[in-house]
Amino acid sequence: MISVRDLRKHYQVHKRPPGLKAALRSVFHRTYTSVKAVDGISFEIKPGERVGFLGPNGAGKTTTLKVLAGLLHPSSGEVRVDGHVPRHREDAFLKKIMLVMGQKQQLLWDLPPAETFELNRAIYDVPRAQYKQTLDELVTLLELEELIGKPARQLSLGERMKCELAAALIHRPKVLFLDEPTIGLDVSMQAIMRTFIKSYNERNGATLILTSHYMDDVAALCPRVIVIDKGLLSYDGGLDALVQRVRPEKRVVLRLNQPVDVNSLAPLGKVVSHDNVTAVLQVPQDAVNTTVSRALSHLPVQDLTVENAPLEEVMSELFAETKAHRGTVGT
Ligand SMILES: Nc1ncnc2c1ncn2[C@@H]1O[C@H](COP(=O)(O)OP(=O)(O)OP(=O)(O)O)[C@@H](O)[C@H]1O
Repeated sequence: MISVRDLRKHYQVHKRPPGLKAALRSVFHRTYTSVKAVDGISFEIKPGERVGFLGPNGAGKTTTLKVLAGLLHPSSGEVRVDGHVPRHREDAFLKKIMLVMGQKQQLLWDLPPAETFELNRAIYDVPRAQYKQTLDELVTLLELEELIGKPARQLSLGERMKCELAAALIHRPKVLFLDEPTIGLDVSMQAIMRTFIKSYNERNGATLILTSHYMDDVAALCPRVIVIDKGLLSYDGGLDALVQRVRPEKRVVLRLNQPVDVNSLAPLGKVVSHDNVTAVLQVPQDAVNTTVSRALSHLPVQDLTVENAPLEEVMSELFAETKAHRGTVGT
């Protein structure tokens, strides 16, 4: 469905020296530097896959999504989306894809979302009957009934994002590029968006690439992740396998009936955090059983769970690792 081979996107940036004299001189003698936003990445995505595209700020994620959506021309490399070369922006391609950017809006500010939906119907040439069916479905699933008649500018951020997503899906794209779709939303609205995105993927077999700095989005939506850093691919594979590789230790979370001294926790594992009611221990995988049975027999444990390290920690460790030695962590 999506094939990317040795993609590079280098931006030419005008270098403006400091100082008035130098700035004036630069009007006539411009010097440029090259920003290697994407510097040779390759991957394949199958139809219906949900893939998280991760990396620290400035890694090249948005640039890649824009290339895939045909908004930017690659400097070199080959890109195909369902057989199309995105930069040609053929009608058939545009009808299949959608790029949703959490920080940009496509709803017309002074008009109710219902009118943007109608406009998109006309732009994408969606047959009336299909439009009505899609719209009814979106209105029900995203609970838009009360919202679509109000001017977009009167909607809250979360309400607007729901309508943005609906507007993006009027033509039922087969490929969705979601760039930070839950940015700035409260936790319950983030969960609503995630559930909806997943059900859209499952109902329509749509292929989905998502960037997000919220690891809950990634954990809920993306069995596979592609990690890039400074324009280079540093991991492509299962999310679980990534966690296993970067942080093979487990967390044993103890809820306590009464406070315990840190000295009685230390022999059971590395104490990550500890207060009057909770203690979190980090232990190697093969020591989990021993730690659990010792905790249950020696401590006033009310409840106990075994978890992976939080994804945020796994990611920051991976980014730090990549920075330290630009090696490969997997693929
Ligand atoms: N139009 C542009 N001109 C020059 N440089 C750019 C342009 N757009 C992006 N860049 C640079 O390219 C690099 C990659 O940017 P990009 O927006 O793709 O990163 P990102 O991974 O999406 O980051 P974030 O998580 O912060 O959104 C950055 O160094 C950025 O400053």
